[in-house]
Amino acid sequence: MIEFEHVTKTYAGGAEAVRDFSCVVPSRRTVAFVGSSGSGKTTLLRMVNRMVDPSSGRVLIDGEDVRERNPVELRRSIGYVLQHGGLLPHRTVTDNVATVPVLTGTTRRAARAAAAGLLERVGLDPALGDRYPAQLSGGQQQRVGVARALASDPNILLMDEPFGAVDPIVRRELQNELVRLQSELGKTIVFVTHDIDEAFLLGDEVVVLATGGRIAQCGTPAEILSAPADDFVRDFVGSERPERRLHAVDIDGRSVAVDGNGRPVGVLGA
Ligand SMILES: Nc1ncnc2c1ncn2[C@@H]1O[C@H](COP(=O)(O)OP(=O)(O)OP(=O)(O)O)[C@@H](O)[C@H]1O
Repeated sequence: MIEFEHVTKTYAGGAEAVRDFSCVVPSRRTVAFVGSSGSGKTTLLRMVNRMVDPSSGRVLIDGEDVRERNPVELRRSIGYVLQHGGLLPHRTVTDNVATVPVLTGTTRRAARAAAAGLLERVGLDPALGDRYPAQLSGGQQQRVGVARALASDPNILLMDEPFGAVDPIVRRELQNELVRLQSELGKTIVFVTHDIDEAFLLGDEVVVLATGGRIAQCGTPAEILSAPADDFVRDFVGSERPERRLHAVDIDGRSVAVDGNGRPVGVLGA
């Protein structure tokens, strides 16, 4: 479980990126932070692995203040996936995936063997392991980024616009893969995006952020869609768009919220 407790971040120069933000990310759940550019999403994400320390407030992982943790060890224990993969260009795919396990004491041979399994797990042919990142498509590079983040078997995955730089079709594939992976792995995921559809698809809970890291609304996709907190959220989620028209259908005795395209967005009740 990750807890943000009244965190504020003012950068040098006076820019207040986040103000008094509190939120709980339950274990084994995906929470999506969604908001427009500059709403503080990346700042919040980086507080978890101490790439940014809050100016005030605390971030706790399983009850422990991250500031008590050595930043390097903390970062190695948390998976981190970035928009552009962040792969090391002069290392093969296998070596990219094996880097952190080797740094934390796994033998090179064991780490490379595990890397092959991880590539398969994210839907890649392990034969791609001998290539360099530039020899892969954007979507394949992002999959390698996910495999690398999973390599140390972290409980927590931080994902910062991981699918932001790929075309819409590949993006959809990667989103579906992540849903599948998460159902198998049950990680605690913080997922940052500016795409509300992606947030609704992937998030068990969604935090809609306004400027300055202010929470405009936090809830399940169904809660936000069916009862947007204010005009800002209504505009942001596009509640007025016809394809968003929510209705409830009965599936096996459960009331499920379905959008205008017939896509389930959440369970409303038994
Ligand atoms: N290192 C920094 N120094 C000064 N200001 C910063 C720094 N990093 C971020 N900011 C400012 O803090 C605010 C929030 O930035 P942040 O990157 O967290 O937002 P974001 O929601 O992730 O945006 P985007 O979607 O564009 O990545 C912005 O106004 C940004 O200019």
